[in-house]
Amino acid sequence: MIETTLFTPAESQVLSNSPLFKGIDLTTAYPFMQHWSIREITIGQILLSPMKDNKELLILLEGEWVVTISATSNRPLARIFPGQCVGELSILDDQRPSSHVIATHNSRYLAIQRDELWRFLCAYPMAALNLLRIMATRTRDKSELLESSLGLLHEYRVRAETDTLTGLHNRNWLMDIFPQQLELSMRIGQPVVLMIIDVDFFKKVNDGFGHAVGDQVLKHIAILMQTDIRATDLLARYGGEEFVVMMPATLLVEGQASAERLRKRIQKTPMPINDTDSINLTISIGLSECLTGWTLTDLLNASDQALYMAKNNGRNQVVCWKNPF
Ligand SMILES: Nc1nc2c(ncn2[C@@H]2O[C@H](COP(=O)(O)OP(=O)(O)OP(=O)(O)O)[C@@H](O)[C@H]2O)c(=O)[nH]1
Repeated sequence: MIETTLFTPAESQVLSNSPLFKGIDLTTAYPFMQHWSIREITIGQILLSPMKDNKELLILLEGEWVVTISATSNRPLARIFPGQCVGELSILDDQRPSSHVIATHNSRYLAIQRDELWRFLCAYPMAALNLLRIMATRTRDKSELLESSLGLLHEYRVRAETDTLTGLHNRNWLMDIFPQQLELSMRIGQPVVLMIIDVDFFKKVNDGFGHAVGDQVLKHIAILMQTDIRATDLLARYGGEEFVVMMPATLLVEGQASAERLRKRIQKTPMPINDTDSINLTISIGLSECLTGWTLTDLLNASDQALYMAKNNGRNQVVCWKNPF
C-alpha cells in the first residue's frame, strides 16, 4: 500500500459528492483532512475482515469493493462505489467488522483514524448526521437481505424435502419428521399406525405404455392418496412406486379400514391415457401399529414385511403385520 496525502481533482470531486460529506464545505475542513491518509490497494486484497480489528473509516475514492460474508464467497452482500464508506460500525461499537470487504478493482481510498473521525464529527455535526443516515440505510439493507436469505433458505428446504414428480414430501422429509411424530405419540401414549403402499405391476405400466405414462400414474395415485388421507396423517413418497403414510392417534383396526378404503378407491379410479382408454391400477398395502419401544426403523420393517405378504398373496390387498411371538 502506498500512502500519500494528496487529493487529485477527481478525488476532491468524489469526496464532495460523498454521502458522508453531504452539506459540508470541505474547503473549510483542511485542518482535519491533512491528518487523513490516501492509500492504494490492488484487486483481490482484503480491506476489512472479521479476523482483524479495525480502527479506521475507509472511503473509496477510485475503484470498486465488495462486502461478503466470507473471503471466498462469490455472492456479495453489497458493492461499494467511490464516495461510499466502510468500517463505520466497527469504529463505533469497537467490535471487529462483521463481514469482509475486498477490492474487486485496483483502488484508491481515504483512511480516517478513529480519533481523527471523532474530532471531525465534533466539529461538523452534519457529518455525524450523515453517518447516522448511512448506518440506518445499511441496517435496513441488512434486514432486507436477511429476510430474503431466510426466504431462500426456506425455499431450499422445501425443495430438498419435496419429491419433484408428485409434489409429495420425499424420503428426506420422512426421515426427519416421522421420528419426531413417533416420539410425540409415544410420549403422550397415543397409538400410531404406519402403512407402506406399493403400486402393483408398475413395471408393466412402464414397459407397456412408456416411462412418461408411468410418471403420470405415480402423480395420479399421489393425488388420490392426498385427497383420501386425514389432515393429521403424514404422507411421503418413499421411493420408486412406494409411498408411506403415518397415521397418528390411530388404532390398527382404524388404519386397516383406511387402507382398505384407499385400496378400493385406487381400484375404482383408472387413469385415463386418452379420450377412450385408461389404465386400471391396483395397490398393495402393508401396515403395522407401533409397539412399545419401537423406532421408526422397526415400524417400517414390520409394515414392509406385511407388504411383502400382500404381494405374495396375490396383490391388490391390505395385510396387517402380526407379532410372531
Ligand atoms: N415411470 C417411473 N418409473 C419408476 C419411477 N421410480 C421407479 N420406477 C420404476 O418402477 C418399477 C418398479 O418395478 P418393480 O419393483 O418390479 O415393481 P412392480 O412392477 O410394481 O411389481 P410388484 O411391486 O411386485 O407388483 C421399476 O421398473 C422402476 O424403474 C419413477 O419415478 N417413474
